[in-house]
Amino acid sequence: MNKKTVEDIDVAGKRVLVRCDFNVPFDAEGNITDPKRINEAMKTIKYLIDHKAKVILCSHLGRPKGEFNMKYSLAPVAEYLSKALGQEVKMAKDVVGESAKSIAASLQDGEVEMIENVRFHKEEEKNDPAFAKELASLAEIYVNDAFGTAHRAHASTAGVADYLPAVCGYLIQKEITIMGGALTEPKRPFVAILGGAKVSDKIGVITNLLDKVDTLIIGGGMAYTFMNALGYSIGTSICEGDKVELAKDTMAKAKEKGVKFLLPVDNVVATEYKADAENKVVDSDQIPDGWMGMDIGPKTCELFADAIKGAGTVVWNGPMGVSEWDAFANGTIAVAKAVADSGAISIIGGGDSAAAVEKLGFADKMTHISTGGGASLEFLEGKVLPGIACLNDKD
Ligand SMILES: Nc1ncnc2c1ncn2[C@@H]1O[C@H](COP(=O)(O)OP(=O)(O)O)[C@@H](O)[C@H]1O
Ligand SMILES: O=C(OP(=O)(O)O)[C@H](O)COP(=O)(O)O
Repeated sequence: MNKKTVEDIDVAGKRVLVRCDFNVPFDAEGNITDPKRINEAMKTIKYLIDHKAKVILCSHLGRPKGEFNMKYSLAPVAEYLSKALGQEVKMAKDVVGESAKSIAASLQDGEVEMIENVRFHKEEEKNDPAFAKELASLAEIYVNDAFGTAHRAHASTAGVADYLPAVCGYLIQKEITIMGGALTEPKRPFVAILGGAKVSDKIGVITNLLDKVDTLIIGGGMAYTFMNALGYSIGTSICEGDKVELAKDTMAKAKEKGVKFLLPVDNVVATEYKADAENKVVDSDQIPDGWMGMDIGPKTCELFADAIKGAGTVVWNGPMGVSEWDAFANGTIAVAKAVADSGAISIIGGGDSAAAVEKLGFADKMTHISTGGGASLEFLEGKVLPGIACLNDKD
């Protein structure tokens, strides 16, 4: 990666504004249920503390629609960080107001402030230059480490870089190096596994990866649009009618490029979209009317596992079925197991597939689980991420 990092700039004694993605999930009692994104930001924060920077952390949390709403306050994240760092993280009451400014001005070397949720101002998502300038005025250096939000061109993720020296943190560096490496110099065979609900969400990734992979595996709800394109009856399975032609074109392109293209050969079908719906296994050309595909079947699990077995690199995004429900999670479990056992460089996109891998206990066996759902998808589509493009290039 040719972007400057925290190690390329002298931070000692300087006020450093660090954009993190602290958009973490909470339970009903307000407890953080998955602190992965906070933990992944620690390396950069600790580096800055150790190198005597005055650290000003900022992030969004949820979608508060440009208004102060304490339901989306970052105070619980500051509390979590204070414990994790073993030092106080001084929580400001506002974003660019008196509280944020006076704490920033009083910071000693190695101290840490957290300003409030940047999305409490509607100017944030509009990437308003005046707001970006005001944010920038809190600090002398800008560090972006918010990979999960790097696909957003907002004031705190991109605009602020117009006013300060701008470098990336360790998390962005890690995400880009690992995912970028897989795309540009994959250890072969390179196998991509795509699942999840919709073709329309993943078609950009499919198209970009068709030029790079040796094998493309399609499972999950979106497989039924492809099966429909092959002329199979798919019962009441989810299908995007306006993407059937695109699915045909994609399969033709795969053939042209010599990419092995695998679809489910059997499926767990159910009578309705319910956790405890009556279900059975049928071949892909035998889906009865009134039944919907909810998971890949056992023959498909074997077929996919076989293709994954000898892989050098695996990129996986999207579950193989409705994996939130136990009765339809077997395909996702089988694929997670196959990826874990493959010994391949394994990269899991964020979102539901990352959640499934963590829940199933395979996280330790994967090379990399991205902290960004939307951001990792856009990166795999080959798109330029504004939160990275805005950073200073290495000399
Ligand atoms: N056969 C299916 N029918 C309906 N929904 C499905 C099916 N397979 C997977 N899904 C749904 O797809 C969703 C995940 O898709 P997506 O958001 O694209 O994944 P990711 O977040 O990993 O990118 C889950 O809610 C899952 O229940
Ligand atoms: O959680 C996030 O995205 P993700 O669910 O796609 O990983 C990021 O924090 C971005 O949030 P946003 O989609 O409200 O801009």
